[in-house]
Parts: sequence; structure tokens; C-alpha cells
Amino acid sequence: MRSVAEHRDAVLALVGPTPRETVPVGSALGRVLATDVTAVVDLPGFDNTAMDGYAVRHADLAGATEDAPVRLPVDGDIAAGDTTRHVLAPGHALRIMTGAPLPEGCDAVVPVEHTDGGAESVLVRVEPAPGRYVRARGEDVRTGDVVLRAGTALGPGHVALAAAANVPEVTVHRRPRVTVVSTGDELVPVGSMLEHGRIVDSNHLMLRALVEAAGAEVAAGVHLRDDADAVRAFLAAPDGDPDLVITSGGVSMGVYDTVKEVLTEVGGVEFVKVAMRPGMPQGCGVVGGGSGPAVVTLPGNPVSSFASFHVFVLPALRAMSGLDPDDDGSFEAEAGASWSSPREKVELTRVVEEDGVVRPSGGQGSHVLGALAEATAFALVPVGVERVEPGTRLRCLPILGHHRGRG
Ligand SMILES: Nc1nc2c(c(=O)[nH]1)N[C@H]1C(S)=C(S)[C@@H](COP(=O)(O)OP(=O)(O)OC[C@H]3O[C@@H](n4cnc5c(N)ncnc54)[C@H](O)[C@@H]3O)O[C@H]1N2
Ligand code: MOO
Repeated sequence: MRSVAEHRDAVLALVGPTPRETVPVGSALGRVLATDVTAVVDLPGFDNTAMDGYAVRHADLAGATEDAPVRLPVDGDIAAGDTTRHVLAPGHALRIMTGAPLPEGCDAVVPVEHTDGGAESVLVRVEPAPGRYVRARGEDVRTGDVVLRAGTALGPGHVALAAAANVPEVTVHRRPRVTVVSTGDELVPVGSMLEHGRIVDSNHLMLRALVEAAGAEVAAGVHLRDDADAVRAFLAAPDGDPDLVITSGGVSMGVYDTVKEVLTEVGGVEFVKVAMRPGMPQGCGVVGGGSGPAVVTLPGNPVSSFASFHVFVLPALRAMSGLDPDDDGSFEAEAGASWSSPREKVELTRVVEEDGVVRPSGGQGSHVLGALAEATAFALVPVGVERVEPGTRLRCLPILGHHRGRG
């Protein structure tokens, strides 16, 4: 049997970073930078005030206190957005609003709360330190600074920084395009009348959701019957012009396991047993061994498919997106219960993690979706362990959509 690490490497060997594209910074959330982002302006772009109040020269207010306030004439207002280059006359004040440019000659700001708020003249009750409430030009970022590095997955804060640095477009990796294929005669679309023996094609929607949650794009969604001609026709021209095809089902030992049958005939895809539970039957390769898209065949059992996606497809999507496939958010936690595990396989136990402690979320059969939906992570019980005891330290892989634990 192939180890989990070996199969993961085999899948990773099939893919590389997607081509670059330029997108407006406002549409770049979740995208991965392909090049560094350099500031086009200083931040702040000009000296400005952090408070609503009065622009002053600190020396004009020497000794000012509650008991000995100092009065200064007010020469006018400076609002945020005022483009006039104001000059502060010695011994005078200008009323100024947060974010407005400081007038020339000003070296401190007095918040309105420390004054009588006057419009013609102002009574000031404090002596400001030089530079008080002044936000200096370039104190945050200098023109030409690299503000974001290639490889950064852009979050809202990154978008804010690039936008403030007046960078209208960023160069990112194209989202990986994934065609999702479910196979099986028993499958019908959600909402259908369910005849005896028929089930909803839940893997289809599950895999689409996983692709999207991973930041990739669903290029197309296809359902194939257990019919060799239909599978052949699909493989000859996969819908959606994808970078990657993922299939679910039809890869085990059944006589209608058509995906395996046809891919074996076409060549280029290797079918293996991987030492993990769930998710033992796996396959990956390039259809026909040629220039077609990479294919990863996932087992049909819903939990097996879901787990296999996390362990094999997610690292590939990360690598395609320009991210480090190893940076998977995994964390260590302590078992809060005891459970058994197959000695010769990695067990991916569906767990709920709370304060660094993990407990199985319920039944662990590869068809049990209730416990899967509740789970926040997979606890990876290593080969060689037959029983997890309370207190055992376990590596855990967060389930997409859940935050990492605090173990
Ligand atoms: N004799 C053997 N039988 C099986 C073996 C084995 O080694 N020898 N392996 C078992 C394991 S482990 C798994 S996992 C499954 C994998 O089977 P397939 O990938 O061929 O999947 P199917 O047979 O098509 O379906 C399995 C199961 O999952 C349901 N299914 C399939 N597709 C969907 C879908 N899109 N949405 C919801 N549910 C789906 C399907 O109805 C079956 O119940 O094989 C074991 N058998
Ligand atoms: O190992 Mo299969 O992939 O769960 O039932």
C-alpha cells in the first residue's frame, strides 16, 4: 500500500502554479500575489492631524494649564480634503479636522476637548508636546517600499494597504479551474423524487463547495452514468477547459466501477490503495499520459471523498494558487476520549476541537455525513497506533471553513 505522503507527492507532481493575471485591487480578495506590491505614495501622504482640534506651534502655549489657559486668535478652518497649502502665523491657531493637512509652521495639535472650542479665538488649557497628534508623512510607508510580498493570500487588510498605497491593480495567480465529476447510476439531483435504490448526488455539491472554499473555481460540473462510452467521451474533451479534474466514485472493485475501467484503458492514471481510512482507493495522473488536465480520482463514499479532498486535492490547489502546499493550518491537539484505529493505516478521525482538545464528532463510517458536518477537523492517527487514549497528542487538519484550533 502507498503511504499518504507518497500519494500526496504523486498528486503534487502533476500540478504547478497557474499563469498570472492582473486584477483590480478591489476584486483581489482571496487571491495570491504573483509579484510584490510596491507603494506608489508615502503613507500618510502628507503631515496631518490625528484629532479634531487646533493646529498650533507648541512654543506659543508654553506653560498653558487648566488654571493658566492661553488664548490664541483663530485664523480659520482646515477640513479634511482641503487642498490649500495653509500657513500658521506665529502666535495664532487654525481650527483643524481629523485627517486634514497640517498648515506650514504647525508642530502640534490640541484636541478640541482641551479648549473652549472657540471659532474666532481659542482658550487652550494644555501645553502640547512637540509633534503631539501629528501623523507624519511617510511614517507608515515610504514610496517604493514593498508593502506586500509575492505569495501573500490577500485578506481585507492587504487589500486596504494596497489601495491606500494607491496601487490600482495587482498581479495574482489565476484561480485553479476544477471540473467536478460525479459518477454512478444511482445518483439523482437534489430535490428529485427518490425511487428505491436512488440517492442524491451529494458529492457533486460537496466537491463544488470544497473547491470554492479552497479559493478555486468550478470550471464545470458533470454527472456521468456508469457507462464506458460516456466516460470516454468526457475524457476526450473534459468540460470547462480545466486545470484539474476531480472525480468521485467508480474506482473500487465493483463491476460497474467505470472510471477506473476506462482510465486504465486510456492510460496515464495510476490506481492505488493508500494506507488511510477513510479514503483507501485513490488514483491520479494525466489522462492518456499526454497534455490533458491532471486527474485525481476520489472514492465515492461521501466521507472518503471529503477526507481525500483535504489530504490530496487541497495541497494541489494551494500549489496551483501559488501557496505553499505544506502550509495547511494543521495543529497539534490532545485527545479528549479514547477510540480505536487501524494499525496499518492513518485514521482520519472526524473530531470537534475545543481549547486544544479533540473528541470524535460521532459515527465514523465512510457514509456518515451527520458526524462529518459537525466535525471541525480531522485528527490524524498515525500508522502503528491501535488505540488513541485520552491525552494522546495528535496532529489535526482543519476542515475547510473552520478555523484552526488553539492547541
Ligand atoms: N470488494 C471491495 N469493495 C470495496 C472496497 C474494496 O477494497 N473491496 N473498498 C471500499 C472502499 S474503502 C470505498 S471508499 C469504496 C469506494 O468505492 P468507489 O469509489 O468505487 O465508489 P462507488 O462504488 O461508486 O460508491 C461508493 C458509495 O458511495 C456512494 N456515492 C458514490 N457517489 C456518490 C455521490 N456523488 N454522492 C453521494 N454518494 C455517492 C455510493 O452510492 C456508494 O454507497 O468502495 C468500497 N468497496
Ligand atoms: O476507505 Mo473507504 O475510502 O472509506 O470506505
